[in-house]
Amino acid sequence: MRTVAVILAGGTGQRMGASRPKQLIEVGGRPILAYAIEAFNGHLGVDEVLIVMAAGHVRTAAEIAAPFHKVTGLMEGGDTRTASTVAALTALAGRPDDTRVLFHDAARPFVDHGVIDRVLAALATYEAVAVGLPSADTIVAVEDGLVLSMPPRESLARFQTPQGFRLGTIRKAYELALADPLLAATDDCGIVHRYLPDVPIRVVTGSERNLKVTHPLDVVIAEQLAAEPDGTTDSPESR
Ligand SMILES: Nc1ccn([C@@H]2O[C@H](COP(=O)(O)OP(=O)(O)OP(=O)(O)O)[C@@H](O)[C@H]2O)c(=O)n1
Ligand SMILES: C[C@](O)(CO)[C@H](O)COP(=O)(O)O
Repeated sequence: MRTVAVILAGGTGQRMGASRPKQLIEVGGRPILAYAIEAFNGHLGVDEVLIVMAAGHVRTAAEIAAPFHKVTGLMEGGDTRTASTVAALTALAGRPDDTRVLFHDAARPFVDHGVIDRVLAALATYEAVAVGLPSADTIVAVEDGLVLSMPPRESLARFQTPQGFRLGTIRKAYELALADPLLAATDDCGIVHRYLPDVPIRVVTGSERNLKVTHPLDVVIAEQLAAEPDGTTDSPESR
């Protein structure tokens, strides 16, 4: 059974407001995209890495990916994260249903091998796996500037990536999703949850370092994190 990591780098970073997509911004002297590729390329449980890149930047991504031997595909993404996932699924057409596929945000450069290990371990039992952390803030649902509901904080998690799936499951979920004119999702687990509600989604523990670089302040934090040794890439499974 092969494991394919898909690095989703098809976004343009509107909230960052930089002159180029945020995954091309350098922290610690290297583009953010290089960190995510390196994390999966260096994990013994990952066989292949595919990169989905923003239109107009595919050649730059190819240069960044060149040193990484597990990269077997590089394709242009779509207008939404969902469309970029679909581009990767199209590239994986014909692969066996039991292939394990991990979708990771290129904008999360500091994913570590411990997180990847936990996702892969859970995929031995579950067909869909998410990465989550508890929220330090109280999270509320708001409508028209008024609090609509306040779910107990203990029941909430902040999702990160990678999100892992059996290929047959995520393919089926997307088939159903693409037939829905109201399709709207912010991640791949959301697609499984909505279109295959009987499939349990296992949540494993993420990492505070695995932040998503989204706003300019996050680049400052990422510079700091890039300067610190993470000490987490030597889990038994990755040696
Ligand atoms: N059309 C898209 C949009 C997003 N992504 C990827 O999905 C991840 C999470 O998305 P986000 O943080 O929202 O990135 P952007 O879409 O680039 O940012 P923004 O929403 O601020 O424009 C990123 O690695 C991004 O490159 C993608 O592959 N294709
Ligand atoms: C997938 C994700 O990173 C989980 O937190 C998040 O949903 C991506 O959302 P975005 O709006 O594309 O940043």
